[in-house]
Formats: sequence, C-alpha cells, structure tokens
Amino acid sequence: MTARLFEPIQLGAVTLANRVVMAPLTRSRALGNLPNDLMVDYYAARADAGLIVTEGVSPSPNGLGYPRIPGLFNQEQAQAWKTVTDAVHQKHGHMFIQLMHTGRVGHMANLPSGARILAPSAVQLSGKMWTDSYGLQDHPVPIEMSEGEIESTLEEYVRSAELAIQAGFDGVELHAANGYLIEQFLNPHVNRRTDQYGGTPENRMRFALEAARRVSERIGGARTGMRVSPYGVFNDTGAFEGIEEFYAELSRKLSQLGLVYIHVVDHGSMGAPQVPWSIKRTIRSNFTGLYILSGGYTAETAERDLLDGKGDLVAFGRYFIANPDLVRKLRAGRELRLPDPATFYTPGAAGYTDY
Ligand SMILES: Cc1cc2nc3c(=O)[nH]c(=O)nc-3n(C[C@H](O)[C@H](O)[C@H](O)COP(=O)(O)O)c2cc1C
Repeated sequence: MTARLFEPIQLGAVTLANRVVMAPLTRSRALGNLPNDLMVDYYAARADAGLIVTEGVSPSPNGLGYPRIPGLFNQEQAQAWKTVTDAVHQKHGHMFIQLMHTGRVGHMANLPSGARILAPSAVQLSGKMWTDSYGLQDHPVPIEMSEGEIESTLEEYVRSAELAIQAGFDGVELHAANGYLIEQFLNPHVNRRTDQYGGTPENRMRFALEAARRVSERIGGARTGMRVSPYGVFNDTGAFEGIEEFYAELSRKLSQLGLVYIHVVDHGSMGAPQVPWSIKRTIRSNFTGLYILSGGYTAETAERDLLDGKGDLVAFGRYFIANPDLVRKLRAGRELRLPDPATFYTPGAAGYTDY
C-alpha cells in the first residue's frame, strides 16, 4: 500500500525521489551556532527523505534567540553547511534550508555580542526562554525595528539565501510560521505598527512579501518556499479578524511571486487548535506551486490526503527524530518509534544520532 507517497515529484529544478519531507526540527546541537560533524551524521542518516528541510537557521546574529541554533550569515557557517549538503547529496537526497529569524523570541544571553532582540513592535512575549548560562529567563521587551532596521534585516535574508546556494542547498524555506519574525509582522496581536509595515492586512503582509520577493529574485522562485501557520497559537500569535481573507491574499501574492512551494503547518496534533480545512483549501487553490502538508501525519493519513489532492508532499516531524530510516519503514508498513522529548534540545548525540 501507500503508493503515491513514494512517487517522485519535480520541485523546481530538482526531482525528489518521493513525497516524504523531513519537517524543520530545531535540535540545538550547533555549538557556537555552527554546523558540526554530529549534524552531518544526523542529516545524512535521513537523506532518504524526498526533501529535507533543515532546522530553523538564523539569517542574522539578531535571530539566534535560542541556545545552540545554527546561523547562516558568514562564510565560516556557509562552509560548515557545505559539509552537510555534500553528505546529503552524496546519498542522493535533497535539502532546503529553513531561514528562521527568531525576532522577539529570544534572550540576550543566547545572542552573540553586539546582537539585539528586534521585533515589529515592543510587545513582550509571555513565558520563559531557556539560556545555557542562567536557566529559564523572561523574554525581554524587544526593540521596535526602525524602517532602516527592517531594510537591513530584509537584506540579511537575501544575503543568507545567497550563502545557502553557495553552501549547496537546493533552496530556501522562509519561516513565516510559529510566531517567529515574519509571522510577528503578519499577526496583529504582535504587530502594533502604524507605518507601512503595520495596521492594514496589506501592510502586515509587506515584510513577508518583501522577503519572498527579494530572496526569489536573487536565487530564483524555483528555489524559494515559505512555511505558514494560519490559526497557529505558538509564541502568542493566534487567529485574528479577517484571517481567512488574509491568508487567501497572502497565498495569491506568493503564487504571483513564483514561489516553488507553500508549507502549511497544522499543530492540532501538538495540542494547538486544529486548522480549519477551509483555509487550507483556499491556500491550495490560490497557490499554484506545490503544497506541503504537515502536522500529525501517519503513512495512512498522508496517503489519503495526497490521493484526495489536498497537497503534493507530506512533512513528518517527530517521527523523523526517532526513525532515521522513516521512508523505508513507511514503505514497509513497519511500526514507528516515538522520540524522547527530553532530548529534543539537549546538546550531544543522545536522542539525536543514536536512534
Ligand atoms: C523538537 C521540535 C523542533 C521543531 N522545530 C521547528 C523549526 O525549527 N521550524 C519549524 O518550522 N517547525 C519546527 N517544529 C515543528 C515541526 O516542523 C512540525 O510541524 C511538528 O512537529 C508537527 O509535525 P509532526 O506531527 O509530524 O511531528 C519543531 C517540532 C519539534 C517537535
């Protein structure tokens, strides 16, 4: 059984061996924000996925809000990432890098010196952030970005995308989901600006669309995707008035920019409210590129939704943590292991390369 999931599919210029995507998974193993040999092993072991999307990687020193997450904004990082992409390509895998700027989600203790916690508005995130030096700390009140800082941050995305291509990635996924910087602009609970980047839906979309436009102009739409999470609640986001029309318009505009895929998060399986099918259907019909389904999928539900035409590829997150050979297991209908959440973000090989 499960046939469609294992059919090849064209994604821009590359042919993926199957429609199984390894979802982006922050694992916090990048000491000094630099990819290392342990990460090479981890990704290479999962190269059977049709497409690997990396963990969130910051395009800026300011976006390294969590401890030990990798960056991609200098040559040293690009060279280190090249060892990862080489290992994955050697095994005939393909790989997009997820550019995740954490924005207000962070703490100064996690950032390199000179970096700053920037966000569309000076609205503090609730809850605490882990720091290796001081344990759990309150999120700080972020600095409201000036228009100049918005401009330089957009250029950081472009520069990072360039470095990604240099580092051998097949493309870039802009992280506009889960309450990180791009979604901080999209969401009116977080974005209180009154200039051209806030207020109306058109203004709140501007940062996301500018990032998508500039990155796709630089590296090509065929190498640019975006991840979104309408109705997501992570990092104090949540639904807002006019959300259906908002994402209808956003997906239409991303389609016009020629992005190769849209990756839609549904964290219903993680305890968040289920994302209504109405909005997924709207995005599906407005966006002419590929659609990646994600959130709580099994072999059976993935196959069902692909056959129903709900999407073109299916991302698996937690199962990929505990089952490096996930594609083989799905194909054989074998039982899947569950990951140990205690080692999701701890440094070292335990719960990372020893499944
Ligand atoms: C440990 C962990 C880290 C994650 N890190 C990221 C991330 O860096 N970027 C992102 O977009 N989503 C991230 N997610 C969300 C996953 O990509 C995925 O959407 C989620 O796990 C639901 O899919 P699943 O039910 O197949 O696990 C993370 C999830 C987990 C469990």
